[in-house]
Amino acid sequence: MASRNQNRAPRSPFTKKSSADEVPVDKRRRIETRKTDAQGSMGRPRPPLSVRQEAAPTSDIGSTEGSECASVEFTKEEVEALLNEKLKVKKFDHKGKADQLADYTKRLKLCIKWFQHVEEGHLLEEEKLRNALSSAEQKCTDTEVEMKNKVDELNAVSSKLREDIATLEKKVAKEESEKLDAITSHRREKEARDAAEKLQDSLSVELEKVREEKLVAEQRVASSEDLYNRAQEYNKSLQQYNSKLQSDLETTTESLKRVEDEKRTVVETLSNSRGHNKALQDQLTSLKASLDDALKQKESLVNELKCLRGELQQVRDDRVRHVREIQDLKDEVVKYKEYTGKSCAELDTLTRKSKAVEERCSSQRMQIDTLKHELEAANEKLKMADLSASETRTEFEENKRIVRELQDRLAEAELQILEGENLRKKLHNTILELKGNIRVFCRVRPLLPDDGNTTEAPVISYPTSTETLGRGIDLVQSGQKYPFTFDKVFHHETSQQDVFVEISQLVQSALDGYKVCIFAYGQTGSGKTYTMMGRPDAPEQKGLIPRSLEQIFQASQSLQAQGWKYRMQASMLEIYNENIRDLLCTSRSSGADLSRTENGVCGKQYTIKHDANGNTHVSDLTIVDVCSIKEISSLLQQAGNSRSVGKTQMNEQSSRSHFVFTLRISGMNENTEQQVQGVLNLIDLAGSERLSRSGATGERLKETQAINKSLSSLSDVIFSLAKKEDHVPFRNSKLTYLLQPCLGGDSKTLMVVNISPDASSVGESLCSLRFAARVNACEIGIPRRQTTTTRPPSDSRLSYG
Ligand SMILES: Nc1ncnc2c1ncn2[C@@H]1O[C@H](COP(=O)(O)OP(=O)(O)OP(=O)(O)O)[C@@H](O)[C@H]1O
Repeated sequence: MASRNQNRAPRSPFTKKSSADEVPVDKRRRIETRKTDAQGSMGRPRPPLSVRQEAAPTSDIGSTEGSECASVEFTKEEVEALLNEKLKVKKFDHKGKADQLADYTKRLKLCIKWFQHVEEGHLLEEEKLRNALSSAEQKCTDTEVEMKNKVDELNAVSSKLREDIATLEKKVAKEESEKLDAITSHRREKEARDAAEKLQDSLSVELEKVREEKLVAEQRVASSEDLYNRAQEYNKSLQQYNSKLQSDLETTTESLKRVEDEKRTVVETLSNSRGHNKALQDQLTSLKASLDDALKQKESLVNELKCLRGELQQVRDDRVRHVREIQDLKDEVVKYKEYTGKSCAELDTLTRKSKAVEERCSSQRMQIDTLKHELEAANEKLKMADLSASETRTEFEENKRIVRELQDRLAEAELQILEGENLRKKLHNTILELKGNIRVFCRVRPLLPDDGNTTEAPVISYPTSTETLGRGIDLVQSGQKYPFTFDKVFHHETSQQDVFVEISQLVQSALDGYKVCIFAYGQTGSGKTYTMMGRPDAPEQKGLIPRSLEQIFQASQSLQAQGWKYRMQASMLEIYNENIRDLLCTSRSSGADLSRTENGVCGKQYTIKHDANGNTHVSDLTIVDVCSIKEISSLLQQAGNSRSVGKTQMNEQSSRSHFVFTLRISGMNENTEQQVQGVLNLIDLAGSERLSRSGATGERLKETQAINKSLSSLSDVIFSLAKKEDHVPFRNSKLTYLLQPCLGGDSKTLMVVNISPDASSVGESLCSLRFAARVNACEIGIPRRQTTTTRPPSDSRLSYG
């Protein structure tokens, strides 16, 4: 900007208000004079003065010089009149001449002081503007950083909360499933318990029955045992009776034997007595009586014996009967025993069964107890789960509320971010507009081994004054120094990254929805292709095109968080001798396709059209949707191959043609439905060459003429746009017509003028710098609010060297 201010006409403080009132403020004018040769000592374009003097009497000027310089003003005409003033004195009137000269000198001094004063004001104002600009930039960066931090913070909080919600939801789901499991197990347990209770009841009934049966069986066993005991006792008593009877029988038999012995003795005695009968008659009678008695006794004894025998027989019968009875009883006992054994076995089984049943019952009781415990525990758990579920539910509700609140805050923050983003866009755009919608950078490449004699004095130097530091470049041709000032000057050691840093803001503008054109201009071999494409094999030597595209993709990805979705479409073409060539056309396969025709190559028309929305359409041009830098790299490779095919087959066409890379960016914000349509044009212009130097004839001459025509057409277009002329000569060249919607208005244009530092190219370098200075003098589309009092007055006219 300062470069432009430097070239602007100083403006009288008195004319500020009136000019600001009268003139439409957006109509910026620039004055540039290139009276380089004519105004000798300055050796650089000198701006014409546009001054108006307030009615201060000439005679008073000398006396009130110091104080008046601030109030006295000069118009351009007055200054010119002052400069052109001739002394009107008689030939030998030296005094008069001296007076007039003194007066003239005073007025000149006054004019110079006024000029210096105005310039100081301008410098102060420039300083202020710079400060304001840097503070605005600082503010903008701070806001950006703050917004970024806020976004990061909120993103972190929201992701954490999302995670919390997810874990809580999982917890709730888990607890609910646990609760359901507990309910089902509880139900199952209840059913099992009911079944067990039923089984227990039936078993109790059965047990009761079995007990009764057992009792009956026990009673029967007892009675059987009693019977058996009694039978045994009876048997014993029978046996005792039997043995008694036997002993009786034995004693009876013994007594019978004794009786028989006695009888024998008696018989013997009788026989003895018979003899003795007589004598014994008496004795006999007595004996007879005793015999009778004995007989009677014998008879009673026989009777007794008979009775005893009958009794014995009876006893014997009784015994047999008893034996039989015993046998029966024994059988019965055996039977009973069998029966009792059976009953015992049955009883045992029943007891075992009952024991087993009892065991089962007890185990089931235990099971029931455990189940009861479990049920209680499950109930407890259920209660706890219910409690924790309700707690979780409340927690969940609370979290939901917090999430809602956070979402609201997030939405608010997003809105703020969006507003911040819009503000950033506005500020960014304002900064760029303040810097100028058309800017020119100059880049000097290092000396190359092919550049020839390097011992000569350098033709390029960089002024070190604070005003032009980093922005000025001096070129020496035939001892004559030509100073130029641009928005930025990159010396031969500047890296690709340093250059990119300066243009990256423009790339951001393309994403923000502006149309951006970045040109590399310069003579053949001055480093245009190096600047735009760089060396693909060395990452640090990547040019502006790959770096810009990387930035676009990175920025578009980071803007996704704010709801932005981008669609990128790339096309690459070449304009050679006013013919368009599609570099992404895959159908071009043979050399015949490359032949230059009136209407282009590949037999296609490539007609350029512009629609009402300010979009350019080139019929039949290949447009590729791109999503990543990788895709772009392969397209660039493809285009590079197409260009090198053209180069070998068409007389180094690639350095004699304009290379235009176009990236159309369509952005849409899902949250706000905001839409942006940006275009980024990255152009490697054909190498400029002076006709006189080219020494070309025929095809080469035609090429050079076509290049010069399109390049001068480009600067003409920029000038016409700057002057807001009705007729802008877009159609004068295919390049300008192609870029029509991207030039002027809100669009941003940056020209990098590449300079070769070798002495043999100094003429071309001077041409390039003059061309660039011509473009640099233009400024398009600054909005009204940005006008400052340092703008040229409405009636100033642009003039170009
Ligand atoms: N800044 C630089 N640093 C190092 N080497 C450079 C630089 N600029 C240019 N060169 C080298 O200078 C040579 C010419 O550069 P380049 O091909 O980019 O010129 P050009 O202007 O594109 O030429 P043409 O118009 O013929 O296409 C190349 O070898 C390139 O590598």
